[in-house]
Amino acid sequence: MKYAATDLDHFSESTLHTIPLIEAKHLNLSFGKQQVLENVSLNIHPKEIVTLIGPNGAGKSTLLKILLGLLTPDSGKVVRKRHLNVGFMPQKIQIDPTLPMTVERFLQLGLKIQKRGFFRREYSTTNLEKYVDELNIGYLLKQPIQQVSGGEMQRILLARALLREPDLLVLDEPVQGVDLQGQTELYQYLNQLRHREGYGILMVSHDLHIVMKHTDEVLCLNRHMCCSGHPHSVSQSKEFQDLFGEHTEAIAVYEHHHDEATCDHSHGHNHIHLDETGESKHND
Ligand SMILES: Nc1ncnc2c1ncn2[C@@H]1O[C@H](COP(=O)(O)OP(=O)(O)OP(=O)(O)O)[C@@H](O)[C@H]1O
Repeated sequence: MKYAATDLDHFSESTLHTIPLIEAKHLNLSFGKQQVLENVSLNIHPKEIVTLIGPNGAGKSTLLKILLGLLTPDSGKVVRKRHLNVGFMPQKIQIDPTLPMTVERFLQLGLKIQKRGFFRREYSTTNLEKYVDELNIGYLLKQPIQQVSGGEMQRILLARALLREPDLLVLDEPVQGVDLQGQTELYQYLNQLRHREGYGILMVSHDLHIVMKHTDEVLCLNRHMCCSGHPHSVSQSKEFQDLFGEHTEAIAVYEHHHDEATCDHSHGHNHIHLDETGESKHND
């Protein structure tokens, strides 16, 4: 194994809120001759919403896989808070169409969780009721999972991630297949959750418009980290404009304007961090 994630085990409870839940340091990964991630670093704190944006093939899913421990980088490391519990909402899942399984059963599956170290326990029924109610999926519980719509499936997958009582919620394109009203509601709900439950949230999104409104920190990835920081400042930055073009309402629009040379080479792979005022700081 090229790399092993390390737990941080030397911090007291009182300092836990100030240290990151997860930290990636100088990650590099190639598939054959193709370098997919180059010197990528990030960190996520409790109650923080961080959104990863970037064009198709930018390495977003690959980065998530490394953070989730499913892929090993060639170099660099991931440092996790001790006993970090991660709830993951995938973009989509494949379920055998012939498998007899209700939504309720699907939610219960695999939820014998490890929480706070050594104690193993089932998910809490109170939590099941709470999240079923808050995500409005009660009417689906007895339905076969294969028959739900795309938007309903997204809410079910989110409920399933929340039932793990995560410290860190990782969402891969959570609003895919969700209508506009549903998207706004979902982001408002995530915002409510991070305050109420203290979760840190990392999501991948292709919807710049919504990302800008509902996130604390944006990370623009194009195999290397082009720029990061407060959404407003990032959206005004040259690095962001170079990456996403002038029309930044949606990445789909912008992708056609994407000039890889601009982002990849003109800034020498520097990572620019921008604060709320637009002040920039070059990171390694
Ligand atoms: N297992 C693999 N083997 C070889 N190449 C891979 C593998 N996984 C991903 N890639 C390549 O790595 C690059 C980054 O892929 P990745 O899925 O991380 O991009 P992405 O930013 O998530 O893209 P999208 O927005 O289209 O989902 C792509 O060129 C992809 O073809």
